Amino acid sequence: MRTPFRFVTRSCKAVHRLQQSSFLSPISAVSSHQRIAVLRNTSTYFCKEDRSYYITTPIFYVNASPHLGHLYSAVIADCLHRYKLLQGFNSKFATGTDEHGLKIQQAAEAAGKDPLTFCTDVSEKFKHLFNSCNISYTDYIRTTEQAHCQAVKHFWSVLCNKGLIYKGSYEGWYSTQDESFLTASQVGDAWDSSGKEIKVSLESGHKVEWMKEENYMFRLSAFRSQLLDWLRGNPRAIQPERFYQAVIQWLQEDLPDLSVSRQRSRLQWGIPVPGDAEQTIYVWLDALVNYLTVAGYPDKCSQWWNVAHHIVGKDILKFHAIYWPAFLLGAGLPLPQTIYVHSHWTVGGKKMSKSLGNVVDPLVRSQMFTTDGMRYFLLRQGVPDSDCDYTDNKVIKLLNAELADSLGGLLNRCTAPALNPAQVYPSFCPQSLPSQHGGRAAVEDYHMLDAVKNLPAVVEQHYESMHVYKALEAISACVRQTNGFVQRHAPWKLDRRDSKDQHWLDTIIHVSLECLRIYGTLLQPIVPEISNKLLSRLGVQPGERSWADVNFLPRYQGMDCPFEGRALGSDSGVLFSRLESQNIDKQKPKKTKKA
Ligand SMILES: Nc1ncnc2c1ncn2[C@@H]1O[C@H](COP(=O)(O)OP(=O)(O)OP(=O)(O)O)[C@@H](O)[C@H]1O
Repeated sequence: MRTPFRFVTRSCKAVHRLQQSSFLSPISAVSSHQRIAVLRNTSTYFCKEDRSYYITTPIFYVNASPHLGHLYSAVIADCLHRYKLLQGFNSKFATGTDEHGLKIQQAAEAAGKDPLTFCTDVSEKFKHLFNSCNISYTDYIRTTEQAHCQAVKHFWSVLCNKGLIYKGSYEGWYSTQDESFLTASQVGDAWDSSGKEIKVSLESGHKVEWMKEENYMFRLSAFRSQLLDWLRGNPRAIQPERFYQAVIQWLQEDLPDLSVSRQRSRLQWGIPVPGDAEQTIYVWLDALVNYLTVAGYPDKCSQWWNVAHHIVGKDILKFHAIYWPAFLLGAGLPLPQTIYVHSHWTVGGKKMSKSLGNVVDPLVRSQMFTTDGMRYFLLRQGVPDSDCDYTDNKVIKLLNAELADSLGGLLNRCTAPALNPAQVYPSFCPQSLPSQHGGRAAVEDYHMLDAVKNLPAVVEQHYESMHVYKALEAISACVRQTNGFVQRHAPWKLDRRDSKDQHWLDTIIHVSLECLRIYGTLLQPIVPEISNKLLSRLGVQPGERSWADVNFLPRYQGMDCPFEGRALGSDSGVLFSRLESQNIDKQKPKKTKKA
């Protein structure tokens, strides 16, 4: 059953090894078949038979406006989607809003709106944010849509017909804030603002209440061993590893049956249980089915459902890694390929959250730092394994150092009319930079060439495991090396009247532009606007920007370079303007708005 995804990863490693062994050796040492693989430098060569890929964000609960954490999930998914498209995959990318449940019923009441109008207003805010930040979703689902309600009812009936849902009585702790049922061991004591003793969820800190009502139960307990088998047989199904281990641990604890409905008298804002107008389907069962609805369930969904990958915050891991796979097993459907989990953005050490109100407005920030700036920051600083504290100063420091000074400075230097008066991609001179060490090159230059040559494979490996920050770390290190290369040889000091100097100067600029072309191509999933500007400035056409085109410095390997002699693009504007903290302070809203 699985998949082009894994197959690709293995194949890429093979290509990578081949590249490593062949880059500094004569190209004739490899067979013609291998050579095609090396030249194409891409995994797409190997995965012709099935190129579908389906990626989802969580659908976002519309009890309040979006914050930076929501944008973070969307940017990660967008990055993977764009990366898959670059690799030639037919990628589907779904996001949207989760609109049923008690929290929304209460929030709509508090806002004096009917629930659907309330949901539409907030859903539009999410959509607006995503459109403003270049989140290139292919599907935007709302759980209040007819097609989704039909899919949920169908899914429910399938579980019911298989005897997996029974009428029972639920008695236990429930957190409305988390829309979650908790066992006694997951609950602790706390005090509310008036000093009254309350019970809270140990995980989220949200208040819980004792609930006793008759409703429908799902036979979750029957799936424990199947879930364990699935995970043990697929150690990369949940990434990063620490979250995989957490789920294995949970599965070894108590796994009681799960209440999957609420009495309609308590919860009206939801999908009614088919055949029982007194009960409403549990909001999480309703919400999780959205992934199937987008894939075309119940009619034809196998093209997409067989290649599904979820991005989720760690707060909703249990729902995605235990409840959802158990529902799917119950319904006889394949399990998702991967659940990529990320940690949280915090403010002053506390999780940024709508209910706490300590939110950072992502629209305001992307106006202050640009959309690409914000995307770069989130993916460069966000580490899936651990929480990260947000401050504006961190953003300014990082973007100035890496986008404005390092990457922007390199482009600026190498395309400046003083160094490149003809405004072309200059020629490469093999005598100035021979493949055997020598000429005018230093040992460090060869290290840099190796690093940049290997970079696509390194980046690919990190994109595949959702360690985007590591990919950016690697790119950033290469950009620094290229700046070092230019600095070391100071092309501005060379004498153009001397033909040897002129050839060497052209070679330095050619190599640097080749490095920039690789960086621009690899950065497209992260900063699409900056990459477009950079590649256009280099004269790289839209049809020359795919993963298959990252063939670094072909002239060094004795091959033709399609860019040599080509005119540079005319937009010589600054790639990324430095951010000044005084100006930023003026733009900042006086108070962070409570969502
Ligand atoms: N602080 C955060 N950092 C990173 N991602 C977040 C953060 N908050 C929310 N998300 C993302 O949004 C998803 C849904 O979060 P949710 O709508 O529950 O937001 P929330 O602010 O935690 O809301 P609430 O306070 O009402 O629980 C999470 O699973 C995660 O993917």
